[in-house]
Amino acid sequence: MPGDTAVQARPSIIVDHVSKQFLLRRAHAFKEAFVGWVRGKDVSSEKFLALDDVSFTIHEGESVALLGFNGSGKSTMLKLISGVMEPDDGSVLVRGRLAGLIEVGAGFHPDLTGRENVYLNAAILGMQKDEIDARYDDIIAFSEVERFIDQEVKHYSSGMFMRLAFSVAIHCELDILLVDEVLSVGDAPFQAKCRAKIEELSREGKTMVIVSHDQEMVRQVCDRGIVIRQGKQVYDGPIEPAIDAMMA
Ligand SMILES: Nc1ncnc2c1ncn2[C@@H]1O[C@H](COP(=O)(O)OP(=O)(O)OP(=O)(O)O)[C@@H](O)[C@H]1O
Repeated sequence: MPGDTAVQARPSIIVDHVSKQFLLRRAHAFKEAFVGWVRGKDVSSEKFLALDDVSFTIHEGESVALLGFNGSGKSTMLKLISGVMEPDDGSVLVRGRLAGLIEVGAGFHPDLTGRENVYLNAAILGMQKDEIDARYDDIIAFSEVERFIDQEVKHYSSGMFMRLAFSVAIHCELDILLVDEVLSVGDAPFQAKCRAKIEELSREGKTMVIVSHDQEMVRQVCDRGIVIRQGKQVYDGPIEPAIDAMMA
C-alpha cells in the first residue's frame, strides 16, 4: 500500500483517470497531402496518447518519484499537476500552495533583471512585497548569482536560471514542490545543495513529486514511486520495487 504513513493524511494531489494526447506533425510530400485533402483525410498530423488513464492520490507529506524511461510521460504529468497544461480526460485536483520547477527558465521574463524576476516569481507564488523584501538576501545568497542579479535574465545560463528559480521556490511558503530534471543543469556542488534542501523540505512534511533519472537521489528523498511506461501507469508502491519495476 503506497504511502502507509500517510493514510491518515489529507490528499494533496488527486489525479483521476487522466489522459493527455498530443498531435504529432508529419511531413508529407505535396502530392500525398493533396490526395489526402481531396479524400477528406487529415494527413498532416496524427494523435499520440502521452498519458493513458492515469490515476493516483498523493497525501500531505509524501515524497513521490515519477519514474520511467525517456518519453514515458513524466514531465507531462508534472505539467498537468502544476496546471500549466489541462488533461483531455479526467481531472487533477491540488490542495495547497504549489511551486513547480519543471522547465528551465519557465516563469521568468527574459527582459527583466534577475532581481525583478525574483519579485515576479515570488509574487506568483503568493508572497507579499514585504515578505519578499525580508527574504530577498537569503534568496540571492542561496542562488549564488548575486554578481549577475541586475542583469537581464535573457543573458543567464540554464544553471543560473535554475539556481534562481529553485532559490525563490524554497524560500516561499509552499505546501507542494514539483521538481523535474531541471536540477541536472546545476553543477555538482549546487546539485548537492539542492538535494540537501529537498531532503530538509521532505523532513518538514512538504509534499514532493520528483522526476529524476538519478536513482540515488530518488532513493534518498522518495518513499514511493509511480512508474509510467508509454503513458500508462504500470506500478505504484514503495520506492525500491518501483525502481525494479521501471528497469524490468
Ligand atoms: N507539447 C507537446 N507536443 C507534442 N508532443 C509532446 C509535447 N509534450 C510532450 N510530448 C510528447 O509526449 C511524450 C511524453 O513526453 P514527456 O516529456 O512527458 O516524457 P518524459 O517521461 O518526461 O521524458 P524524459 O525522461 O525524456 O524527460 C513524448 O513522446 C513527447 O514527445
